[in-house]
Amino acid sequence: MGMKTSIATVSISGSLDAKLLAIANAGFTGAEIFENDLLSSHLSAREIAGLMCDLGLACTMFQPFRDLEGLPQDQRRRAFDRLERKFDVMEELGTDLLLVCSSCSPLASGDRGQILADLNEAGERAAARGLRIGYEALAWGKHVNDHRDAWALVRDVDHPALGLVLDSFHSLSRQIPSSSIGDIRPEKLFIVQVADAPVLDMDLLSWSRHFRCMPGQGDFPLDDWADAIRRIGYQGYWSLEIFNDRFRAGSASGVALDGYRSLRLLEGGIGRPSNSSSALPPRVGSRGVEFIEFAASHKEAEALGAMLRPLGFRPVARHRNKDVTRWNQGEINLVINCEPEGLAHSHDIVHGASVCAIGLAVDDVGAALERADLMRVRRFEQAIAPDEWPIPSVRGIGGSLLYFVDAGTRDAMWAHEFPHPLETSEPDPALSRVDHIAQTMQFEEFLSWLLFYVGLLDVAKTPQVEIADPMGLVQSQAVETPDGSVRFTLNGSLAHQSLTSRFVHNYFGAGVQHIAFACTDIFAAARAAIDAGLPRLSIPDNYYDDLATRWDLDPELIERMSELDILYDRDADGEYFQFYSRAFARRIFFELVERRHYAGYGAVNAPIRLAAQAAHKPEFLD
Ligand SMILES: O=C(O)c1ccc(O)c(O)c1
Ligand SMILES: [Mg+2]
Repeated sequence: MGMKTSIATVSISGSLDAKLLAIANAGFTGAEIFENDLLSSHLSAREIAGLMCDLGLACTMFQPFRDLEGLPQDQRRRAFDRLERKFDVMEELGTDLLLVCSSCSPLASGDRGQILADLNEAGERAAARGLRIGYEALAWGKHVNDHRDAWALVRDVDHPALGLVLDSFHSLSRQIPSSSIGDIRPEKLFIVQVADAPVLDMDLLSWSRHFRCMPGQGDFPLDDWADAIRRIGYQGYWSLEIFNDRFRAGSASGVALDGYRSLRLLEGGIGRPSNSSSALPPRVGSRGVEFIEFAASHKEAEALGAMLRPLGFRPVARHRNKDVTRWNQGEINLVINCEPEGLAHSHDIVHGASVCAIGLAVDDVGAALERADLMRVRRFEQAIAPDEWPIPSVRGIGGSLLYFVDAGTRDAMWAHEFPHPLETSEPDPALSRVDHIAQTMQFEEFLSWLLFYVGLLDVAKTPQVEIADPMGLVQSQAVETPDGSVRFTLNGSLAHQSLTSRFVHNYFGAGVQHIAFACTDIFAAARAAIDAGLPRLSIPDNYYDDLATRWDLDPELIERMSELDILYDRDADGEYFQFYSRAFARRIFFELVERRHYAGYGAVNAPIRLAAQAAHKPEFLD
């Protein structure tokens, strides 16, 4: 495989031996040993080297060494003594590369002559022991804080044992143009460290120490940065270095797997269908949501049906062998699975009636599975009868499944799998398609599922928003295909009493909290649903009074929205109308949306909706 992968032990939680095991299991071939992990380990450096050897991991670097260059005489002598002691450790660890960060010492001089002399001295000493030094410009370094300056120093020292370390965080947090990487000679680029980060307006040190994340999870232009590095002919390790409190609180194996996925994503291009220079299977292009499958007992299925009917759905057919019913309207297929065995049943037992699977229509099922394998997304296989249509699937959020349905043969699939007709669907459906699926999860897993989607599917993420719930804050972000045919919104909250957290708690895990259906006349659709007995979410009059002050809207339109409890938003391009049902089984609810060239999800209305749901709390959730 192309890119050589490594990760710094600081990125992972747990003890050093547990970290290394997780790193090796995730598929990395190298790891940087972070000094603090060594200091806090009961293993000697030699034992660590032995463990890494057993695990098939190369020790790619030992780091960091701080405050070497530019010091006054006394401190300088001590710094070089310390350097020799660290060389001893490196020999035992079995690595020849030491990362030296640019100095942050208040005593450090910016005198270029002295810095050159000190770096040369470090190169000499390293060479004498058969070792190498990689010099990294910390974004907050006292005098050297730009990789262009660090490179100029390394170039001018011109010592074979002294090279450069590039770290995407330090360069991209300062918006240093990646074109400047073109000046670096590849044999002097000793290692490349990779991190993404959300764009935040804060001091560089705190940003770096707490908010780094995996490539694909943040906002940095990493594709251009990585391209510039590839273009100079760099052949060495790409090593993740992710300082993040959330990851350190997470599971070692989960974070390591995410790290591996993120490097494979970077290798093929984060924001591109596929990197022309890589032969990796590209991210899966999907055409739309082909079906949403609910697991339910018969009693729950009846209650669910009682909610789907007013929305205009009809049970159109039964499965050829199984206790499974297909409900339909427009392009929307909802499958209700009441089988007494299998994954759907287990799902129902754990979570209660809920979404256990989502089927995506894709052009090439085989390529989709190859991409899943590349991302180490687990396939799911369940025995099917010989006469059943095989639909491959992988594991998604909260143990649910993501099916890949061949877009070319989907009509044949439905006809084959559901040959027993029930009712006919409405000739003039009010709802046309699935607009988005909202999934709720623990805050700690949010970034992981974000990476799951952007790594597996050809989707882009929208900017992250924070939404005020009456009982806390909710973090929300969407991933969507370029044509908007598939949209997932992800929600996570740290506040224990927020509806989001209560959902995760009551549901025993992450899952689908609401489904939004698109329609072209929301007033007619909402009216029909209400008339047919759909319990709706009631929106306060104050909301509509405020609407009148915010936008230049026809009072008669506001009156109609108020009457039907329809919410409104507007962006630069268009308008958005939303209507909510009450929750089914105190768990999942439905939304109708009408988009008029509007791109978002009505984030301004989310606090109103959440407050309205919280008002129903005794019924909505325990
Ligand atoms: O935050 C730091 O101190 C630190 C240390 C070592 C690194 O490689 C780095 O990028 C940052
Ligand atoms: Mg670094």
